Amino acid sequence: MVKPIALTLGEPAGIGPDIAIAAWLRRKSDAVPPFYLLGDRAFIAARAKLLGHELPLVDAGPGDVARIFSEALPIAATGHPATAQPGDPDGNSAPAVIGSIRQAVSDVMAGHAGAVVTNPIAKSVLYRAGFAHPGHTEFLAELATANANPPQPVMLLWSPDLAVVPVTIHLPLRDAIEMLSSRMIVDTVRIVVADLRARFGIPNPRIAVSGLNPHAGEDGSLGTEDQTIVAPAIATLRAEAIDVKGPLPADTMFHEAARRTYDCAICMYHDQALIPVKTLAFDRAVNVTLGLPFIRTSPDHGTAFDIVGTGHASPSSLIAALRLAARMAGSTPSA
Ligand SMILES: NC(=O)C1=CN([C@@H]2O[C@H](COP(=O)(O)OP(=O)(O)OC[C@H]3O[C@@H](n4cnc5c(N)ncnc54)[C@H](O)[C@@H]3O)[C@@H](O)[C@H]2O)C=CC1
Ligand SMILES: NCC(=O)COP(=O)(O)O
Repeated sequence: MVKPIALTLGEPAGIGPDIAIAAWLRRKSDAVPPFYLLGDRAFIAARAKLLGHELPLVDAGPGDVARIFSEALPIAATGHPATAQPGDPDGNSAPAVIGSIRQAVSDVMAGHAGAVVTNPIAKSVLYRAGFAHPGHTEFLAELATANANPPQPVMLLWSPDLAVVPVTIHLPLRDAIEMLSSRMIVDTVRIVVADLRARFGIPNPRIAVSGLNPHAGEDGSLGTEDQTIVAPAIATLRAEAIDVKGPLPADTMFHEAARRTYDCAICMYHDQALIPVKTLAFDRAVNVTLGLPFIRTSPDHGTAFDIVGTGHASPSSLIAALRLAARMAGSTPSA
């Protein structure tokens, strides 16, 4: 029997509950794989009502989902009530947000769920409540290990049009440039190549690596990092027979013809990677964490506080995330 997907609550004041409800309502038309939502049933019922739906919500564990999903939205209680109002985040709901993520990871690590899909969190709200991790990506890596050496998580934004990976993730731009190293680039590309082979069925992934500076440094006259950090990493990866090219000027590597020449673009910092993919495929792109011992995907967007409870939140990216997670769960995990 196919294992269900554990879907986290996300920020309760955000659109996570709206799109989870919408995804369940589209379960037949969009072939949404069975999932259960880890959250507070009364809270979800109230959001559904605000959106104009009287939903059948059933308390359920992962083992009940296959039986229930076609008729009701399965809810797994986490024991933490959510109190935030639509569009108005409140730090008191932080335990509900974090407890949902913890329980989803526990379920997938125990083999009860096939994958974790996360709804968006508002990072600054959690930081103010004492959350010490930059985002899901880094938190999930910590939860994935019982010891002090978490795996290196890699953020992949996957879409039919473009796949991108930022080498540095949730860092102020100044710190990202400071921290960038050949070692980080090499480690990131190795994880990307292993997971593209094992989980995406691409036997020989073609990798394009961006430069850091304008024009990839213009032979050192617009910054030296492309020559001293990026190029040596590419040489190391080529010596491992990885199909990799670069450093490429980031402003010209995303046009249509260029995109056809690679399977994944490796970028040096968050916005260099996420701007092109969100521009091309905002409603289709999926955030995937590579390098973990379990599958985690997420919609590409955030909490969208401006449209919570209005019915305007599109569940497309969440549905793409659920479908991709199910597809990946059916493939052979990397060793
Ligand atoms: N995976 C995660 O947990 C992520 C969380 N965030 C968090 O989201 C919060 C807000 O971030 P923003 O930069 O404002 O980005 P956002 O993605 O929440 O919103 C940007 C714009 O896109 C619209 N939008 C977003 N998702 C939509 C959807 N499904 N349907 C229709 N319109 C949609 C919003 O209404 C808004 O106008 C931040 O606190 C950030 O930390 C952002 C990205 C990912
Ligand atoms: N901009 C992408 C993003 O913030 C997602 O981060 P994460 O919470 O999935 O680590």
